[in-house]
Amino acid sequence: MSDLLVADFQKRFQGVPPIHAELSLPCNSFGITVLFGPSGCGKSTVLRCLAGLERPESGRILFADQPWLDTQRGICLRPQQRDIGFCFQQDALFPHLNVRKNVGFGVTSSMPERREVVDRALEQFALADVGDRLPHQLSGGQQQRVALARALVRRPRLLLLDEPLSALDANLRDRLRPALRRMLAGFGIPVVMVTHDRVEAMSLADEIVVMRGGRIEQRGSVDEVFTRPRDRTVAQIVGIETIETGVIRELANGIATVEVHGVCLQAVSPRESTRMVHVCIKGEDVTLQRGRDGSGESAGAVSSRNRLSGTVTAVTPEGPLVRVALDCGIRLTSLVTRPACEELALQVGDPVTAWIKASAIHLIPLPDSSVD
Ligand SMILES: Nc1ncnc2c1ncn2[C@@H]1O[C@H](COP(=O)(O)OP(=O)(O)OP(=O)(O)O)[C@@H](O)[C@H]1O
Repeated sequence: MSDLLVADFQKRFQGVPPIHAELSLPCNSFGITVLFGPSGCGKSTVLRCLAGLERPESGRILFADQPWLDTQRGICLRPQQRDIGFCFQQDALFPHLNVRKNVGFGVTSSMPERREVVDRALEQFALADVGDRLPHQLSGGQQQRVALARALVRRPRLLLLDEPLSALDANLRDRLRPALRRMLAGFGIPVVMVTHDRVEAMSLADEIVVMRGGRIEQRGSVDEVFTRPRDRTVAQIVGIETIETGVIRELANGIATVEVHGVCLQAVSPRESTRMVHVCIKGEDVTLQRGRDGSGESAGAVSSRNRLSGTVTAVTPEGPLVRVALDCGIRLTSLVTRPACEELALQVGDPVTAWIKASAIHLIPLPDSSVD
């Protein structure tokens, strides 16, 4: 018997490109697959088709060999026949039912151990102390946990989550994220989750599926997708801060010297033989030092191949990080922690040295017809 969920289907809506999903993931163990991409790319539609809330025009969904959808054979199981738990943005809690009753709502009365099951779920989601409260007496994080507990209490075989943390404020989201992964892991079932939040995708996913315009552009581990995007489109979708076009001037000992706007960078050579490349540099890989001489003793400085002198052009706080824009002959962005930024006392116009390891610069080959 297969232990995979295999989906390959197309869903059409008038006026938008067809939404085509091609997925395969283990169905008997815990793992979070994140559908990631810009608004309107089709993430929620894929989730709703998996849930059985939308009916694709063509294709198949097999869960451990059981057909949930097979348009050629006229099969399309109803949501309740698929044995899934879902938690969608619009699913509100029942306002007149307390936490215990909300959680227990999904448990059929034929389940003899009903009370026990609900008690265990309240325990697992740290809700035991608020079991008698009504939803409006709960914090946002508690409400979110009740919704999750309700989705999981019937022991579904698959959990579908649509933007599970989006209704929460940034602080609470930061605190709940690691807990969410821990709690979900305890259930040992696969999770397919939609988000357009990069931090959420990076911190929760085992596998990322990047979508755009109804199509899957790339899928892989967090590291593969966020560090080595397949092409410029994926690099843009995953929010890589610096994407420039460059020309490889030299290849030696596995290191490529790439020229970008007259500035030479050293990067690990691409596998393909090419001259033109997109040069991708993530903000967290750009280390900063005050002043232009770069003579400090920081660890980044010792092992980094690229040392660029420049000037700070903008300093923008972003939650626990600060986004520092630089002009180093090429435009760069560095993401530094708030304490690090305070220590460096960076202000617009300040001279800085930026350090980047060769291994942190990802080169995406371009067709050589674009050589000048
Ligand atoms: N019931 C529907 N009828 C017509 N068009 C729809 C319907 N549902 C979705 N669409 C369209 O299909 C496209 C994909 O929508 P979907 O909600 O799947 O995107 P999404 O990636 O989840 O977006 P968001 O992140 O904004 O929620 C959009 O262009 C949307 O307008």
